Amino acid sequence: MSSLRFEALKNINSTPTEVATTTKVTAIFAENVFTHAVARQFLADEAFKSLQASVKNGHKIDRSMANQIANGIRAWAESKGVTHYTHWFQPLTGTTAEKHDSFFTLKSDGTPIETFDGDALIQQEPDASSFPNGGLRATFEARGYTAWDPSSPAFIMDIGTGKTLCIPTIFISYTGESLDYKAPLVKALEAINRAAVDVCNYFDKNVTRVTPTLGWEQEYFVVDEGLFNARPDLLLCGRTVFGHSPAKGQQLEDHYFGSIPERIYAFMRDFEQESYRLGIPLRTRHNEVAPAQFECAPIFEEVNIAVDHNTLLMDVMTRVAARHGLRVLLHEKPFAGINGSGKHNNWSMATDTGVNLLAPGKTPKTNLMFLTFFVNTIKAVHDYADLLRASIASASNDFRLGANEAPPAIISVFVGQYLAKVLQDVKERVGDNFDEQDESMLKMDIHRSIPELLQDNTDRNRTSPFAFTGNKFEFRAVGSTANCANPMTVLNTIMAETLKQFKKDVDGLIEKGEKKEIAILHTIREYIVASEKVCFEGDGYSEEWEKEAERRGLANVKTTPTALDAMVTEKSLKLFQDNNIYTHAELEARHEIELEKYIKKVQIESRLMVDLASTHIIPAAVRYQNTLINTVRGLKDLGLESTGTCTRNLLEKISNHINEATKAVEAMVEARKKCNNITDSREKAIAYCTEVKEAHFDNLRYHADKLEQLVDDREWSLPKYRELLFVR
Ligand SMILES: NC(=O)CC[C@H](N)C(=O)O
Repeated sequence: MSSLRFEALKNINSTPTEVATTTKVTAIFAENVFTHAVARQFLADEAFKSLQASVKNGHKIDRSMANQIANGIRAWAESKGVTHYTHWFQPLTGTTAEKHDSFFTLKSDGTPIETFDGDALIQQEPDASSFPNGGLRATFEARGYTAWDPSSPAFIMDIGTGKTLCIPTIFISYTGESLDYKAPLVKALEAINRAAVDVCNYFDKNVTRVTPTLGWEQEYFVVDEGLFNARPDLLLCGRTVFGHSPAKGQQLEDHYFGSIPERIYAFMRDFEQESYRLGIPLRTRHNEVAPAQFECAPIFEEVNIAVDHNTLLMDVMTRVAARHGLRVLLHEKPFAGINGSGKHNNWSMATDTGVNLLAPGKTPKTNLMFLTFFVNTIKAVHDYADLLRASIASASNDFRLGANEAPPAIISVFVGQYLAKVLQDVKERVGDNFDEQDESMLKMDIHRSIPELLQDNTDRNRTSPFAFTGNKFEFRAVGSTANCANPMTVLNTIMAETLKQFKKDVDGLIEKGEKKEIAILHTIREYIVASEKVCFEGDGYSEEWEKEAERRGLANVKTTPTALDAMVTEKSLKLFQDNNIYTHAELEARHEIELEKYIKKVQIESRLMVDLASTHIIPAAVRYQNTLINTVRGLKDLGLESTGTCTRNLLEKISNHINEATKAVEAMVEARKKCNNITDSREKAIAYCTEVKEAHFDNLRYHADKLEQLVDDREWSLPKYRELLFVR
């Protein structure tokens, strides 16, 4: 008898864990963050000004000030009972990394002291060789260092037993190659700032800084910890590789926006509190579509901070869940047959004059500025759709994209009916003889459409991977486990490049004697025409769209190994090099890392499937098979052979599935052996995708899941879907 599953079911404690909540969020918000106000209190004037200047301009901290700043940060941290500090960074493993050091040290004469000097604040040296580097190590110096990024404030992590001061850093090799998600992101944000300011200055000379903003939405599942631990697949892969659909799944749609189950509600309040302390401005919480699926989302922030807050939140949620005997599943598709989880990235750009560049303006002039940025975004997505696709590619997101619940792998833009009409108007009316009078009439007409658009911001298309939602674009294809930094690096870089080109094109027309606004409208028109084919207003889940997209020549790359090709095309190498984001070597290294990650993930899942099938599923089926054999024999002995037909049929079915599952296991092991002999990473990743995953995963699962339906429940050792999804 399988004990772990039944033990786990018996031990489920549905009583919510008590959470001490404060009445007002403002009372605790950012209390564990070295904010502007805290800096003012703990730093002398000179040090404070130096820190503020670095935050504002993204410059390195003045070394002479570093000691003073470090001292101030330590004094603050110690006042909160902190004894250790760490450089907190985001290597390409996909998780966050930290190595704690104590403030405590011994002077040369043995006197114990507590210290944190400027050097320790600014730079540390973790062992770069143990993090993914995609071959950069072979050609360059192996060492790497973390460098403080003052634009993201220091914070104290005090969940669990210890309290640690965390200094957000970027991670780079000694020769300057970036080894993390943050370094390129910071560069991309600088690139878009420069390009966008130049374009803004056509409309408003006062704009001196443009900061992209991000509001992410985090979807996740929650399951009981005991049940989780009894599922080796959840434990090792974050998703179930087997499991028959329960009789009730999400068909009644009774979970979405329903009342939040008490035990989960306690967990939510708890992780929200911890998030508030860390300055993560969470606003919303609700049940998502699938049973046991939920979502939370903060107020939007500057991209850099929003990215840190999202990675931090994933860590906080995981830690807090343990207090409630729960486990958070961040995987894009933990359960087959029901919805998966996304991390929709709501993106826009804000000026230092307080304008959201993707919000329709109040005057015809500001509307033209809005239209400029709006159309440039569409053009950027059109020109670099392959890179956006690559930026969200992962083994886990492959299970979600195109599964009729999340956007397909075809990248398209949804603009909504009013803006579609505006684009059509510009296209039709800006012709060769377009003069000043036409221009002012068109601007007025566009202006008149805007109030309708504002009312229309609920006109959302949830089937589009990249949808305009009234004052921002929602990049919906991003997966729930992803670090937003990668898609944000790509999006902001392609936007920077497109805006730079736009400026060149407009300036070119102005030099030829065209009036500025007419030159802008001509260029906008040209961009609308050039990128039309990427706009799609219909149902992105439908088969017709797949066909239509193919007719339009839009790519539909369904799996990661080939989606990643876009990273290293001539066009991509040039784009990232020109904008100072990645060198060729860095991009090639990243490509290699992503391929390796893919191979390893599929390999781990495949091994796990073999392990579970061989040691859990087949043995349970064989035990039950033996029981049935004895029954048939017994009936025969009693001369009741004819009444044994049904049992015999059942026996045959079970034997057949055992047989097929065993064959599938053997075939998968053989396929893996062949793949492991391939040396080229791309070829190996493709082989793992087609020869291991596509050829065997579903087939083995089919027989295993059939057995789950036939075998005596008491023999089944793995918690079933109905238990994982409904028992809490
Ligand atoms: N209601 C929703 O927005 C569902 C989104 C879906 N879970 C996704 O993966 O993107």
